[in-house]
Amino acid sequence: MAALTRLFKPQFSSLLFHRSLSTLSQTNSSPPHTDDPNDGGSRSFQWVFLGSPGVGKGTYASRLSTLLGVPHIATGDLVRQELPLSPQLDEVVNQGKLVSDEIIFNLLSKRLEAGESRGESGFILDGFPRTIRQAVTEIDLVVNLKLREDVLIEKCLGRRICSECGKGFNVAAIDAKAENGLPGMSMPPLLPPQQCASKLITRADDTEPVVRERLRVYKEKSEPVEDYYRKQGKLIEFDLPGGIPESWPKLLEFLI
Ligand SMILES: Nc1ncnc2c1ncn2[C@@H]1O[C@H](COP(=O)(O)OP(=O)(O)O)[C@@H](O)[C@H]1O
Repeated sequence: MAALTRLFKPQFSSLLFHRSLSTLSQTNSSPPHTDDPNDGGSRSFQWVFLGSPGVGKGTYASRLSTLLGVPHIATGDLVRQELPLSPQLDEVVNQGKLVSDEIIFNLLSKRLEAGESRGESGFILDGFPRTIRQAVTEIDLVVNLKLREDVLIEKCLGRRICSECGKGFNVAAIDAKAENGLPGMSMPPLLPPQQCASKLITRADDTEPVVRERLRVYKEKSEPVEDYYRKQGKLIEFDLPGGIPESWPKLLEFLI
């Protein structure tokens, strides 16, 4: 699937225009749009990674952002930075619910504006938009990552983060048998180096009941976003075949 090539066809080139999201919170309608390359906007990739909790959006979005030279912006990270400041937000997140659209618009606008002032253009968004109301920004391409649900749950429960360097690891050794038409799948753990091993923490929302609630909320609020982009012909779906060593080259081949 030549998604990168598709980006440069005329119908996509008009979308490669970077704008600030400062007006996001006011709108539920079509975003401002221009075909004029001299309007002050710079052209770059504006991609979104969608997919259920635990699918690996962050991992693949981050790798791709390095390749494409655009920032990887995860709204989950923006929200987590706020948690120590807001017990109410902490409660919402730790119940597996979504934060209000207004708060998300606000956090994302600030992040994009800060990036713009540093000369950033384009982005790979991870975890946004997650509701139809959030789907207001101009997007070139939406990559929808997919993985069977039992594996998603195991992956979430195995996630660990080094409290010092911030790197993510996974202690789950996944060996899901083929069943009910689903392919078998194995993923070795992604273990931390020695210097991180004693500093691992688990996200407070990575407990089984909360992960199940996040999956339920994803189906209710975010699957309609998949449909929204599918109807616009911007959604491409990728079934992850396994862990990172197996999936990353295949995803790249698929995209390029
Ligand atoms: N776009 C968003 N809209 C609403 N809430 C969000 C959004 N992005 C992140 N959040 C909040 O932050 C939490 C963590 O998000 P994220 O790190 O993307 O986790 P996940 O592993 O569930 O994809 C979500 O469960 C939700 O409470």
